[in-house]
Amino acid sequence: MADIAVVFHSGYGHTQRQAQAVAEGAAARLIAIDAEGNLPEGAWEQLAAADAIVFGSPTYMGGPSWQFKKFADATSKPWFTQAWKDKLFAGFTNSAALNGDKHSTIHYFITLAAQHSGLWVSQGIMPSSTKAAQRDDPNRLGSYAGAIAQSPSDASPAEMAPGDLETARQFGKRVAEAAARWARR
Ligand SMILES: Cc1cc2nc3c(=O)[nH]c(=O)nc-3n(C[C@H](O)[C@H](O)[C@H](O)COP(=O)(O)O)c2cc1C
Repeated sequence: MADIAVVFHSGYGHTQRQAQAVAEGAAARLIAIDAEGNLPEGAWEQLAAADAIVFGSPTYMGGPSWQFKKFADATSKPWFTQAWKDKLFAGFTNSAALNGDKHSTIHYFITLAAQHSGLWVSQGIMPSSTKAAQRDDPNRLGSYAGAIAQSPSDASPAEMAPGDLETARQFGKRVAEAAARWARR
C-alpha cells in the first residue's frame, strides 16, 4: 500500500473536515500545520517517506494561508537536494464564496509541487453542472485541478456540504490509487 501524507492548515476547522475526508478516502496520515505555521514532531520524516503528498489550505485573500506558506517556504530544505523529486502531489482548498479565488490556491500548490519536481494528480471527478445539479452533488463546484469546497461565511464546520466532503473522499481515493500504481513502477 502506498504511503500518503495529507499536510494541511485550517484556521477555523472547515478545511480540517475536508482534510479528514481526503485522508479517509486515501487511507492517508494527516499532518496538521499549527497556528504558528509549524509541523508536529516527526512530520518532516513522514513527508520524506511518503509516496504522495496532498497539500491543503483554506483560501485566505486569494491564496493559501500564511501558515501554509510558512510550511511551503520551509520545504526549501528538501527542495535544495530535490529530495521529493518524483513523488506524487495533489491539493485541495476551501473558502466562503462559491468561487472566492480558490484556484489561485490550487495553482500555488501545483507550482510548489513542480518546484519539487513532483507529478500532479488532478481531481478526476466530472463536474455536476446541469440544470438538475444539486448543492450536495460531488464536484458541484466544477474543479478539475484539485478538490474544492465552499463553506458559507456563517456556516460552522459541522454544516459543510456533504457533497464537498464526498468530493474530498473520492479525490483521496484517486490519489491513493494513483500512488499505488506509481509505487509499483
Ligand atoms: C483572513 C481571511 C481571508 C479570507 N479570504 C477569502 C477569500 O479570498 N475567498 C473566500 O472565498 N473566502 C475567504 N475567506 C473565508 C474562508 O476561506 C472560509 O471561512 C473558510 O471556510 C475558512 O476555512 P478554515 O475554517 O479551515 O480556516 C477568508 C477568511 C479569512 C479569515
